[in-house]
Order: sequence, then structure tokens, then C-alpha cells
Amino acid sequence: MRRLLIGYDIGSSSVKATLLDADTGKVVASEGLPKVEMPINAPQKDWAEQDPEMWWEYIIDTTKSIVAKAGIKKGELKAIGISYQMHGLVCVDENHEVIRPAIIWCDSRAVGIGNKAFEELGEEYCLPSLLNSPGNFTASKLKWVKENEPGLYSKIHKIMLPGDYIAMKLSGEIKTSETGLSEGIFWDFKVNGLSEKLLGNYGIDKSLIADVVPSFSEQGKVTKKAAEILGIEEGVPITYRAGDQPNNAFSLNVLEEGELATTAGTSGTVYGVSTKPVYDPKSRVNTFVHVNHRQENPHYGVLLCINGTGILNSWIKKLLGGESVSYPEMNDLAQETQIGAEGLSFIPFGNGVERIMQNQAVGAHMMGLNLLQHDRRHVLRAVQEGIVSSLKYGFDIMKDMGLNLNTVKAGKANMFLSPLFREAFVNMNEVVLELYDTDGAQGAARGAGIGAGIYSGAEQAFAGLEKLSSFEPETSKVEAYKEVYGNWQQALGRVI
Ligand SMILES: Nc1ncnc2c1ncn2[C@@H]1O[C@H](COP(=O)(O)OP(=O)(O)O)[C@@H](O)[C@H]1O
Ligand SMILES: O=C(CO)[C@@H](O)[C@H](O)COP(=O)(O)O
Repeated sequence: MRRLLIGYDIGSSSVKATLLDADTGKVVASEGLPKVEMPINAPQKDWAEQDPEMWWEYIIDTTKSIVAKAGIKKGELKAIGISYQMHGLVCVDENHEVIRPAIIWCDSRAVGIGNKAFEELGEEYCLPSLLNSPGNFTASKLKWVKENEPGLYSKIHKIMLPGDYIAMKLSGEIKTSETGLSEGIFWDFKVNGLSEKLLGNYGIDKSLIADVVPSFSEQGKVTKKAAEILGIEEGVPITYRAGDQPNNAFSLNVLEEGELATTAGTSGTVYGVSTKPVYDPKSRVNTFVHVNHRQENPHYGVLLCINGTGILNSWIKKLLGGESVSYPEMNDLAQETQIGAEGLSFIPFGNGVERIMQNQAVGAHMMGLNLLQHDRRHVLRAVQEGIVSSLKYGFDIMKDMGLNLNTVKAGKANMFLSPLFREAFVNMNEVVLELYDTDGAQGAARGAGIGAGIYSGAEQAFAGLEKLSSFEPETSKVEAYKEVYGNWQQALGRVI
């Protein structure tokens, strides 16, 4: 009998589900839905909301699809793992019903609240204890609801991160994790528990926060009701959960100091592991609990995030006709132009405030446009080069924090499917890029295998992980991309 694991990845643009054979380490079936990116609603400028029920609907549809493709037999499905878009706020009442749309990671409404708390608590508390400014993360979003929607706030039974919500829908149990609380800036690293000071400053009652379960552990079992809806067996345990960036790192077996992972989905990130509680004094790059963190054996995830990454590429796709043009076609068009897009630069910061810009709403800008010279091919290249330039800007901050940035691992997914994007990434950052045949959903399935005790640890879990290729910087291109970055910095200088 097969031993199967499901991994879910609740992204901002789609939900992916992967069914992994635990013994071969290979994918049996996978699905990503919807096929066109999910909506992100902006009822006001710089707000960003999604309906948690929409995520659940796609969990149902993707599960049904992989179950149908694989023909799962009774007893074969052993465990479920969950990866999710980070820093969101989901509020439920006593009946476990959602009481307002989720305020998601790229929503900027709480920046002022986080800045005020940083001032009041002082950097001498925030930086060594929270490793961040409270910023625009989950705790600040909850404070926003308290201040602006007191009627709704009084109805909140528990708050959750997006993955905690999906786990609740599966198991009926409301739990969270240390990684989750750290990504919400609820976690005090010095006391290894909830930050009483931040909760006190925000006037948030501790009872709103769910109990903590370890990332790799049994965290509840699929209820009869959920099992019937999904078409799987009742009682399957949920044994892994993590935010999508620690999970992306885990998916690539990035668990130890000096190792690095990257991704370029709706957002673009570089994630490094450190055994020391390093932080950026300006919180442009953030430090959270990594999935393998233990108080006695600490592992911190240092995360650079650019909000305006794949979302800019998908925005351009919509402008070019949406369904009538594909991403591979856009990549081909971009490659018809020379490095530098003949002087056209793109500042990609149009998806809310950017952390590397100290939470300023810089906006997206196209600079150096010449109507007689440039066409859509240049725009497509400038978009990809502009995104990589913004990652380079963050890379330099990470270097200043003492991170060793030599080799970076990525899954063959999202913008890393673009040869141009990979070339620009490698040569602008002067790093080796290793591309693996994996993604977040596959990683979450492997995590479930560890949490269920099917794998003794990472070595077994990653036995089936295949490296597809490796890309190295080329001297002539490094020089050309230096110029691209120089132009991009000048363009940025004109808008900040
Ligand atoms: N072949 C491709 N080439 C370049 N970019 C792509 C390609 N396919 C997808 N993308 C980009 O990847 C993004 C989606 O990535 P994904 O990891 O699924 O996002 P999320 O996890 O945020 O839902 C899209 O917005 C798109 O810009
Ligand atoms: O805010 C962050 C990381 O800090 C984002 O990376 C979100 O976690 C959303 O991820 P994607 O939808 O782009 O995968």
C-alpha cells in the first residue's frame, strides 16, 4: 500500500495541492487553482483583503482534483502539511465563523500603528526582543481592527494566520505555531513566548491568540465533515504548518546557517538562515522563527521580501490582453531586447508599502520611456530587471547584516521559470543559483512526512529532491547588469 502525503500552499494568487508518495519522494498528482490569479481586493488605497472562504473553496477543488488523479485508496493518505501566505489576519467568532475579510500581508493600513508602537516601546526593546519593528505585521493589523472596527473586534474569539485558518477548517481546532506568532510580531525571542509588552501596548487580550503547536507535530485530525467535503478519509492528521517563506526554504532543504532560498511569486523573497538573533536596525529585512528553531538550538529565518514581484508581471500580462498572452510568450518577447532594455527602468513597488523602503509607499514607476524607441518587449524586460534590481537592493542590506550570500536555491516555479529572470538574478547579485524540481506544496508534503514520523528527519525527507540545474555569473553579463542596477538606482533616487 502506498503512503501518501498532501501538501497545500495557500499563495496570494492561487492554492496549490500536491500529493507525494512518501516512499519514493516523488509527486503522484498536483493541482493549482484558480488558473487565473485570485483577486486581491483593495476597498481603499493600499489596503489588501481576501476572503478566507475563497482559500477554503480552492482547497476543496484542488483536493478533489488530486484525489481523482491519483485514485487514493482507504488507508493510503497518512498526513497533511500546510504552507500559507504570511502575516495575514483572519478573525473568527465563537462559532469559528469568519467575521471580516482577511487583511493580508501586503495591506499597508497598519504602518502608522506599528511605527507608533516602535517609538513607544523603544528600539532597545523591539530590536533585541522582537527582532523587528512591529511594522505592518499581524499584531498591528489586529490593533487597527480594535481601533477602527470596535464592534467587530468585540466579537473576535480567536485570530489566526491564513494557514491556521485552513487547519481549523480541516480539523475544527484553532492552533498556531511559533513561526506564525513570530511572523505576526507577537513573539518575544528573549522570553521565548508571547510579547506581553506589545500586547499590553496594543491592549490586545492574550485570550485572542491560539495555543501553539510545534511546526512538525500532530496538530489535529481531519473531521468527518471536512473529510466528506474534500473526498478524503476522516482522521488524517495535520502534521506540519509554516508560512510560505520559511516553507520555501524548508522545501529546498535550507535549514542551516549560510544556506539561502529564494522565490518570486506574487512577492519576491530571499531567505537566509542564521543561528544568531541578527536583525536589521531599520527592519527593512525581517527576522522570524525558522521551522527548525528550538530555544536550545536556535535557527532564525532572515527574510527579504519585495511585495511587487510576480504581481507586477501579472499586471503587465493583464494589460497585454490577459488570457491571450502566456508568461512563456512574455519571457520570449522580453528576451528579444538587449540587457538594460535600452535605458528603460521599472521600479516595482506598486503593491503596498515596501519593507526595504522602510514601509514607504513608493509606488510603481516606469522611467526613461522613449516613445520612438521602446515597445512592449522593452517593458517586459524592464519589469523583470526592475524586480531583480529591487532584490539586489535587499541583498545588499542582508550582506550588511553579515549573511553570506554565495549560493541561493530556488524551486522551478513562478518567475524563476523565466530564463531572463534567472540570468538577471545570477549576474546582478553575483551568486550561484541552484534550481530544484520542487515548490511550496511539495515541501509542505515533505514537512507533513516529518511531522507524522514517516521520515526521521530532513535527510530522509529530501531523498527524492532533484537538482535540475545550476547557473553561475558570467563576467561580461555581470558588468552589463551592474550598469542596469546603476540606472535602476538612479531611477529610484528620482522617486524617493
Ligand atoms: N512562466 C513564467 N514566467 C515568468 N513568470 C511567471 C511564469 N509563471 C508564473 N509566473 C509568475 O509567478 C507568479 C505566481 O507565482 P506563485 O508562486 O504561484 O504565486 P503565489 O504563491 O503568490 O500565489 C505570477 O504572478 C507570475 O507573474
Ligand atoms: O509577506 C511575505 C513574506 O514576508 C510574502 O512572501 C507573503 O508570504 C506572500 O507570499 P506569496 O503569495 O508571494 O507566495
